[in-house]
Amino acid sequence: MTVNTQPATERPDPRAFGLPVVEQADIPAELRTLVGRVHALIDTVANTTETDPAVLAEAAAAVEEVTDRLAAAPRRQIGTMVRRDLPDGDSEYGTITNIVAGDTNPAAPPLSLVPAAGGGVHGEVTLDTVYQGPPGLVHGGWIAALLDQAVGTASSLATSPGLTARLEVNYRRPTPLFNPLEITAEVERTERRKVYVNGRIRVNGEVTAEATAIMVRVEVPE
Ligand SMILES: CCCCCCCCCCCCCCCC(=O)SCCNC(=O)CCNC(=O)[C@H](O)C(C)(C)COP(=O)(O)OP(=O)(O)OC[C@H]1O[C@@H](n2cnc3c(N)ncnc32)[C@H](O)[C@@H]1OP(=O)(O)O
Repeated sequence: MTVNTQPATERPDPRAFGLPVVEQADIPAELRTLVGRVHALIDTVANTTETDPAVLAEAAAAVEEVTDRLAAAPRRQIGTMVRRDLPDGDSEYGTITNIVAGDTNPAAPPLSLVPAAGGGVHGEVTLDTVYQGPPGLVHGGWIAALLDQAVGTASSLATSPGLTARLEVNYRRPTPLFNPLEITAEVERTERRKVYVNGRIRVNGEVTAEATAIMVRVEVPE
């Protein structure tokens, strides 16, 4: 089964679930720049060795000021989705603040997953110390999160969107920070609403973690 089994036009529109949809192309470039700067801020704060109370207090006040300025605008509705065009001309929906792949989430890596030539999805991401667990290594929970996103996206594109009912992760080798992680996933088979999916993370061609998952497809409201 390939990811193009079901054309985008046959996938449920999130608006059928009462969720607003933003076009990816309509996300302002300046917001993307801001998201990147805030991610850099998270990484910098996590790693700063600055101890001067005046410098730290000034930084906190500056962050509070810009937070208050942005908070003057209404917040997005929870569950806001983004529609993304895929390289093959297809399209997909994702939650705009998704912690793994959300366009507007500064805490997200973010992971961009696209259809793979041989079926399934693939993506590449390099993680900084924001995602550190053991020294120099990616946190195991984040490895599971990356794989969850990959199996969920593979299932959604090949069939229709669902929730993860079961996710089993095998941690084969340590997954390093600051190295490109190649992430792939593909549907193995479907049974009624259940979609059996496999995924893995490779570093320099070697599998560091792999997952098997069951996604249960959500039912579209009439
Ligand atoms: C369109 C708008 C949205 C678009 C969106 C697009 C997003 C596109 C990108 C997605 C990428 C996201 C990737 C992250 C994905 C998460 O992180 S999802 C969040 C984590 N998961 C959850 O919170 C799920 C919590 N669990 C539940 O809500 C419910 O247990 C479930 C999974 C929906 C199933 O409940 P249910 O709908 O009542 O289904 P139920 O009738 O009990 O079972 C259906 C079938 O599944 C089987 N099953 C149920 N649970 C299990 C289980 N744990 N183990 C094995 N089998 C099970 C049943 O045995 C049954 O099998 P059959 O009888 O057909 O053989």
